[in-house]
Amino acid sequence: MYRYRVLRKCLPIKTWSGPTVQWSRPKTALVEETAHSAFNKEAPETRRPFEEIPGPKLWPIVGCFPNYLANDFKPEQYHKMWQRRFEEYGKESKLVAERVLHRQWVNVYSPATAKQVFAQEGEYPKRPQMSLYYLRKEHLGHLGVALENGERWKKGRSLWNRKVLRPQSAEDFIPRLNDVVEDFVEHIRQLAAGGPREVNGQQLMPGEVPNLLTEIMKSALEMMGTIALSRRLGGIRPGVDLDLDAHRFMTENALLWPHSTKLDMSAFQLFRYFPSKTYEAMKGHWLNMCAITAKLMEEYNDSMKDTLESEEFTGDSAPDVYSYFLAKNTPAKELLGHMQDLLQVSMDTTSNSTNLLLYCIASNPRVQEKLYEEVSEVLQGGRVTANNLKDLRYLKCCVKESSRMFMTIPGTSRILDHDIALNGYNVPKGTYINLCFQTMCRDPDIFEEPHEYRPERWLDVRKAPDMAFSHLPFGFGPRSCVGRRLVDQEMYIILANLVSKFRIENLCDSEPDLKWIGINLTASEPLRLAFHER
Ligand code: HEM
Repeated sequence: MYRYRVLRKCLPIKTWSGPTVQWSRPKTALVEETAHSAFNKEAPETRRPFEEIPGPKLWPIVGCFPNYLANDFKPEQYHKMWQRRFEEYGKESKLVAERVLHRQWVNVYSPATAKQVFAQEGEYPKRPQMSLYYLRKEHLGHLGVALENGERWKKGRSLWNRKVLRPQSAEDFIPRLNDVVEDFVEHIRQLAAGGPREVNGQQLMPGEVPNLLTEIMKSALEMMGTIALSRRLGGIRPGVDLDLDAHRFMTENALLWPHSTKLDMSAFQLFRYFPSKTYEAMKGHWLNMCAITAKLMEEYNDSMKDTLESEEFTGDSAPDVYSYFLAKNTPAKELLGHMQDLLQVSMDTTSNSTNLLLYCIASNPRVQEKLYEEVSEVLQGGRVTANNLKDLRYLKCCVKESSRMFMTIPGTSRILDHDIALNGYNVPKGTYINLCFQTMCRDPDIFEEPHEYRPERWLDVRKAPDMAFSHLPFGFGPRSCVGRRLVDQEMYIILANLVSKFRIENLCDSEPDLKWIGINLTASEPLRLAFHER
């Protein structure tokens, strides 16, 4: 069992020598049925051709690239392009088609059409790759759950499902999350203390917390540290500085994403064929993150040596995700990838979603008071538990509504291995299908007064199935977000604790503008919130 000391030596391996996995979709009953009857009603010859789907003008070879140039496209504004395309071409058809060189894609803007896509994705759903794919392929062999496909994806995914997604596994982590959040509340109290003041050249209002997103990020990393490695990484514990490795991990991560965004959004994706400066820069940061993750794993191995080597140690007794994966004999480099994903993904996504959630609460005092009443009544000054979470109905609606207003991952994509009929048009196999949930979430045909933060709209979703299928912040189906239960729990516990201790005040002048960095959207300007003791 204890054989991972060599981990760091494995890292500089240059070439991927593992088997090449071809993705293939087995014919399941659902796929058979949906592909040929329920949704693909139109026989292939009666479908309208893909070229007739509305969209920007396509030029020979370069496709709609000139349109992006004319619109002064910026990679960090990609999500706004989805909205713009909808307004210009997609209001009627709910579909917009585009092409650059050999890559063609279609944007989907209706919940019914999104449902058709999911119903036909089969047992091994596939989504387009991002630039990190090439790094992982070169250095780790295994691409991790988010990027791997076929049987290898399924094997890794079932490990995550059992230790991270299963309701009981997620609930087991609640006490640890409470520990972290209580420290976080104390941390916020200290940062918010004092009247108007200047911190690092920034003029702060009473109760205002400087660099709030960074502080939330530290707490997200701290939460994942306890879940993944049973380890506190510091930074939000009174008197305990952020662990040096965790600090470096955060820094490298912040430096990596702008490069990957640039590569992922580049029209011609030349980095796939020729090394570029941007690719090399991304690689440097990513390798540093690998080295830090490997060090954290080795430290775990050293401190838990006796437990890991004992005969009694099994997956069932594993206290955290890392030891569970070890118990399941996960190969070293694959395990390294999984650990890095856990720490990196959770830090970015959870913190940005929490940041925007707090903005929604702060800017809606009526909601905040109603929430405070519910939390006080249900918790009675105690901790959040799996049991009392069931009664925090309004709190859950608040979290849901904030992800509707500000979906930090604005949609997801699929590539099907067969032609599909969407809204009467033929979409050939291999076309990238973008499911634009963020645009649907602000569509007045689906959501009444979509620009208003109204958690009540979620109190009875059975009345509005279209709403439910437009709001999929974690995607859908076997490839949906595997961390979704953990994230929800984290956000519920943070919100319940903060609202019961503080009245949160919004100091921003306007609704936040969002930009795309790496794997999610983040507020373009720091959100200014003040925390006043209740
Ligand atoms: C607010 C936070 C988060 C949001 C909004 C989010 C959203 C998403 C979305 C939209 C997808 C794609 C789903 C699809 O294609 O159907 C996804 C996939 C994934 N997420 Fe999350 N996520 C969050 C946090 C996390 C966390 C904390 C973890 C780790 C514990 C995580 C791990 C993953 C993984 C591994 C995948 C790939 C799953 C697969 O391909 O099988 N996510 N997430």
